Amino acid sequence: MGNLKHLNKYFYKYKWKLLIGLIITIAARIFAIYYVPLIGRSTKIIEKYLNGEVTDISEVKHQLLINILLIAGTTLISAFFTFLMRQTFIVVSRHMEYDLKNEVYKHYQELSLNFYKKNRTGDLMNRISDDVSKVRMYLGPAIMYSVTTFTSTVVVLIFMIKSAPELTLYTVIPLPILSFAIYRLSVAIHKRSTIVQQYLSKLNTFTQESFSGIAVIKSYSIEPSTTSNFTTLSNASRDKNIDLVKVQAFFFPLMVLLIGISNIIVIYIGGRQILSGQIENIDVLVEFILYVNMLTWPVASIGWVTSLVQQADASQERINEFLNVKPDITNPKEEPDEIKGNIEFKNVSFTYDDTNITALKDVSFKIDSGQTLAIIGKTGSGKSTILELIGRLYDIDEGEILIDGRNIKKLNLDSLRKSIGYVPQDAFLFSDSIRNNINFGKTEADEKEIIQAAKNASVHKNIIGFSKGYDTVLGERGITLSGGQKQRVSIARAIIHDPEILLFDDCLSAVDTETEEEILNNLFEITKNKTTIIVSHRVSSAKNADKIIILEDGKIIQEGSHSKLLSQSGYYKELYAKQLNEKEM
Ligand SMILES: Nc1ncnc2c1ncn2[C@@H]1O[C@H](COP(=O)(O)OP(=O)(O)OP(=O)(O)O)[C@@H](O)[C@H]1O
Repeated sequence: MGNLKHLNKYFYKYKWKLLIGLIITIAARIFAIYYVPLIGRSTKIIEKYLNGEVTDISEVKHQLLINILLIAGTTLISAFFTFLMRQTFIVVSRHMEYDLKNEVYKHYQELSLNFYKKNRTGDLMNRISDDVSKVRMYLGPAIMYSVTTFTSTVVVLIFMIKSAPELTLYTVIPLPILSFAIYRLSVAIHKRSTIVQQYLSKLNTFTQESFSGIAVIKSYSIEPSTTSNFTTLSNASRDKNIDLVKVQAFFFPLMVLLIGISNIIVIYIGGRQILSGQIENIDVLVEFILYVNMLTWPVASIGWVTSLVQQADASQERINEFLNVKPDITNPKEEPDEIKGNIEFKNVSFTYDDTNITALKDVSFKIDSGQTLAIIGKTGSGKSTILELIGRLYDIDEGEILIDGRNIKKLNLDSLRKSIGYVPQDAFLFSDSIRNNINFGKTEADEKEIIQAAKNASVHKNIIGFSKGYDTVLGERGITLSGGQKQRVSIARAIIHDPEILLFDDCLSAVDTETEEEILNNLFEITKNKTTIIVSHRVSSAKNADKIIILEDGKIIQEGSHSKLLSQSGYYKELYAKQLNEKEM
């Protein structure tokens, strides 16, 4: 149960509301029980009339009417308090669920990329949705039913003992058995419903993937085999659902059986006690049958609540596991730093944790603010890694990365990242309007700035070609941009906030050479007093850079200006010749 301790802070936060809930629950339970002695009293009046102890029928009617009114009144008050009870406990649990979700989400955001590499997105999503929902069952229903059970049991037992102590003892004997049986049943139901959930998410993933990849499925004409895979999965899911229903079907019969046993005990033992004169009147039996029925649900809920708490504990353990992960990359200081953009790598080596691949080996270079560096090299040679290290998406193992002469680990992380405009290799756009995708980099940007950024990225003409222009929605519900358009929207997003450092990771690969030329010309103006690094496979993107470095297998094998590199034999010269040939063909 230790894992749930994490939630105590939320109980503390909502302590006054919970206290009010507690008082309301006690009131609701006390009013709920009052109808039992009133029914007992009514039975007694009728019994007396039948015995001839009371002969005036109008007096009997009058007494019965008063009892009926009292029963209606107390039941209404109890119903009102029960309504308030749910309003307090369940509403508070929803607030706590919201707080916990925000806490988990905020923590996820602080964690570094390494964490996301090690854990699957589906798992992250499950913990923030399914697991938090299970924890809410502890925060809300479990707490509410515990309080109800406790107050109901205490109140009912007081009334029972007051009226017939020995009979009380016999009557409550089956109740712990009921509680235990419901607990075992709830555990079995939970196990099976977890399996049902797993199958459901398998089915969801399968259908989602097949609809997303419908073009591939159709072009390979594999609809029959996908349908048969779906049927197999769907049959398995149906069988698991039937397994669950079988166990669930025991729930109410079990409750009815145990209530029945308690009622039989009341009638048998109570009846004998009446005959032996131990109990004076029949109204006690009537009251006891009602008490037993009132106790059944609270007692059954002990078992149910125990299983809820166990599930919540297991879920909270999974949530805590991630909440306890410390971000590898943290902000070293609060005060912001001014960043000019001089970048220096000093003997930098870097190995990715998860793959153990040493992506950079003893890399050193320097680039001053306002200059452009181009990085060229074969695929997998470490080009993207250099850009990721500048943004501190990973921290290095050996060497030093300096910005304006200061180690980047000592710079304010927020200032560092805000000073960078990064265009990743796979342009990622959100399912939102084009406008919001561009001003993502500067939320307060006005229309003019957005259009200017789009013009500089040579995508403005494409955007105004769409019927909704900048309001065109992208993604699943909207339009799909071509690879080149995506890259250019992503460039507009990076340049709009006018950063000191611009990092372009092979982001012109999907545009034709003419558009590449146009963008490079525009960028030439924008990047005049900025530090720019362009990663590319094309000499055309690199030739105007102040400096070019050639990477191979994580090492710099050549460096210099375009003309210098062309004057020596090596990778760059060969690449140039090859690409020149391709252009001429
Ligand atoms: N996030 C990662 N986790 C583990 N290994 C990685 C990761 N990113 C890259 N690598 C590995 O590091 C090496 C360098 O990759 P990097 O992406 O820097 O190369 P690149 O030169 O940019 O390649 P490309 O031109 O194909 O984009 C590769 O062997 C790659 O498999």
